Parts: sequence; structure tokens; C-alpha cells
Amino acid sequence: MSSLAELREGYERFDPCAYLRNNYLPPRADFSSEEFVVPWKLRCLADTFASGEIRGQTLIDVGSGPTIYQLLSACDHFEEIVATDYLAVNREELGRWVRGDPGAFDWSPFIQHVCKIEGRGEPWQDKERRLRDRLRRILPIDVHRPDPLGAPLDPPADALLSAFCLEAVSPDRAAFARALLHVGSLLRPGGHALLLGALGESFYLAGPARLPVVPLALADVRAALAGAGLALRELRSYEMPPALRTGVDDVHGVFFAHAQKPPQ
Ligand SMILES: Nc1ncnc2c1ncn2[C@@H]1O[C@H](CN(CCC[C@H]2CNCc3c2ccc(Cl)c3Cl)CC[C@H](N)C(=O)O)[C@@H](O)[C@H]1O
Repeated sequence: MSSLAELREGYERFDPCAYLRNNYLPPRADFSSEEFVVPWKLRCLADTFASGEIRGQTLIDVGSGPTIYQLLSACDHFEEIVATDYLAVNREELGRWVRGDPGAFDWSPFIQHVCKIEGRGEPWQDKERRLRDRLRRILPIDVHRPDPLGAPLDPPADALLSAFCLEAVSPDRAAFARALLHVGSLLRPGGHALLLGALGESFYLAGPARLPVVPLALADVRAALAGAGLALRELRSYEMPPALRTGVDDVHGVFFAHAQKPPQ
């Protein structure tokens, strides 16, 4: 059983570069087959946004970390993308990419893959530019607070996205469910929630940091969504192949959930 103190201490040592290397370079960033985890994640998001049903003014991404891959399909359907993270080092890493600073992480393989699977023949530089134009706010967030941003989002977000955050910051299942309830308050009635997360994981590494994770089963995800008043639309899961169990964490699988907050 981890504690909030252990989590906070762990995140003080979180190294964004090591984190990016562990999860977003080969072997995990292998685009050669939909069997690999990154293409699977990008496919879930591209398929969900392809219908055009999920759109609006603002999408908020909870616990963005130093990554933008999760926003590549979303950015075509929202005027503004709000990224958030608990750590300044991650918010700074995101800022470097948005500004196109030298030394920023190269997401072009991810952008090229998303343009390919979206099948519109869009030049990847156009999507890169669109996301940079629309990613206008990078805010501090703490999902353990009832008001995670410190103040209500006004107006509330039309959609909420969160990838691998809630289970990686919660000491136990009750904390995971509470965090989901807290972030759900940022979403307008009728708004859509898209969650990606790890199943059966107890830790992950980010350089000198070793972060505890609450091991979830799909039933825990279903229960937390119900507890947060979010109606499940779709729940998919993926089993991490042995080749991708590289020791940077002990993830067994990944879930993708599409849920919707009931209209007023
Ligand atoms: N109180 C807090 N409140 C809010 N946010 C907090 C808090 N405390 C810490 N955070 C912030 O959460 C972010 C969690 N971060 C870890 C991902 C887990 C990682 C290891 N587990 C399995 C796995 C991973 C990644 C990819 C894949 Cl495929 C798998 Cl399987 C998500 C980043 C991004 N979204 C990503 O998708 O990579 C981090 O940036 C903290 O700074």
C-alpha cells in the first residue's frame, strides 16, 4: 500500500527525459504493428474522434505529463486544448514542444502515424501546427483536490481526456475513484470523457523516481466511472505483449474508456 507522501516524494524525483525514453522511444514506440501499445492507444483515440460526435470549444487533458501524442486526434475537433500537469518540469517540457524549441522531444513519428491512420492524407506538419496553435493553456493540476485546478474551469470543458494519470497518482482504488470524481467536475453536462490507463500495474520508473501505482482491473474502472456519474459508452482493453514488458513498469494491460456525463 503506497501513501500520498510516497507518491509526492516519488514525483519530486520524476525525470521527464527518462520518462519519455522509457515509454515513447523504441521498443514501446514501435509503429510497425497495431499489436504494439502506442499504435493501439492512437487507434483508440483516432477511431473515437473519427465519428465527429465529440467536438466543441475546449478539451482538457488531465495529467498530460511531458507528452502530446494523446492530443493528436482530439486537436481537430476542439478550438482550444488545455494541457495540465502536477509537475512544473512536465509543463516546461510541453512548453518547449509548443514553441518548437531546439531540444524539445520529437513527436513527428507519432504525428505521422496518426495522419496515416486517420486516412485523410493530411500532411503531418499541418497537424503539428494545428495542435501547437490550439494548445493554448498549460496549467498546474492536482487530481486529489475536489477542485483540481484550484478554481472551476469557466466555462466547463466540453470534453475531458486523461492518459495513464489517475492510477499512477492514487495510493488505492478509493483514491482513484475520488480523483475521477474530482476531474469529472471539470466536464460540462453532456460532455465526453476519454480515459486511457494501466491495468494490473504496481510501479513505474522515471529516472531516479520509482512511482507506486494502484493495480486496477476493468471492474475497478467501471465502478469508478459509475461512482463519478459518468455513463460508459465503450470500454476496450489490451494485453501488454512480453516484448514490451521492458522493466520500466510492471503493466499487464491497458484500458480505453469512453464515457459521457449525463445532460443536465
Ligand atoms: N496529484 C496529481 N494530479 C495530477 N497529475 C499528477 C499528480 N501527481 C502526478 N501527476 C502527473 O501524472 C502524470 C502521469 N503520467 C504517467 C504515465 C504512466 C506511465 C507508467 N505507467 C504505465 C504507462 C505509462 C505511460 C505510457 C504507457 Cl503505454 C503506460 Cl502502460 C502520464 C503522462 C501522460 N499523460 C502519458 O500518457 O504519458 C505525470 O506526468 C505526473 O506528473
